[in-house]
Amino acid sequence: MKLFFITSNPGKVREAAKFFEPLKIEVIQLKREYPEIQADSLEEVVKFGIEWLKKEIDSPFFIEDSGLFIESLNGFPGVYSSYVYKTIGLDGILKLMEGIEDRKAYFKSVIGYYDGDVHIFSGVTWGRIANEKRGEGGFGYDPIFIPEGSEKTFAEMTTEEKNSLSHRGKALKAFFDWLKENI
Ligand SMILES: O=c1[nH]c(=O)c2ncn([C@@H]3O[C@H](COP(=O)(O)OP(=O)(O)OP(=O)(O)O)[C@@H](O)[C@H]3O)c2[nH]1
Ligand SMILES: [Mg+2]
Repeated sequence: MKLFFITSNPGKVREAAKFFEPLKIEVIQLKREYPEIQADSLEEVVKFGIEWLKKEIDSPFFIEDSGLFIESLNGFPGVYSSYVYKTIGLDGILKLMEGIEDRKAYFKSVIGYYDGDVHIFSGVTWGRIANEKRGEGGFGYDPIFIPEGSEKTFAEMTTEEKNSLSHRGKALKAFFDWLKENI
């Protein structure tokens, strides 16, 4: 089976491909721009994206929207994670967190699959914001996020290790469990 993943982010594709590889599902990246609305939730962003894309794409496809929610910053950058990453970046986040003791944060991933109907799957991983950047792997905020129960940042893990703990790994698992029952 082949799954089309509409995203501009090669890191997301790498993680999805690694997840589906042993399950004999091939992930094919399609780069199509779609509007990411300023909504309160990742679910709304995904649903709007699907409504926009479904007119353009003939076969079933999925998209994913994710974000980092920092508790002491009232959930910032959240749905704006992509914009904040491109503007103030990791150093900006570390600066905002200077002197803040409560470093709790979670990552959330929402996958939307369209096969004529819209199916939504999500995953959440709690952890904390590191005091400094560590690791070369992963992408995005990975060098500053330490998942609960680990001492390593996501960027210090292999793709398999990150998938076994991450928000995206959990959302992909929920997606796969649904596919098993419905395909
Ligand atoms: O450390 C991280 N570990 C992750 O596992 C992760 N997943 C997402 N992000 C970051 O959060 C924003 C999401 O925005 P996003 O969902 O719109 O993605 P994107 O714009 O990169 O790609 P896409 O929208 O074309 O799929 C982007 O800045 C990503 O870098 C992550 N950071
Ligand atoms: Mg995006």
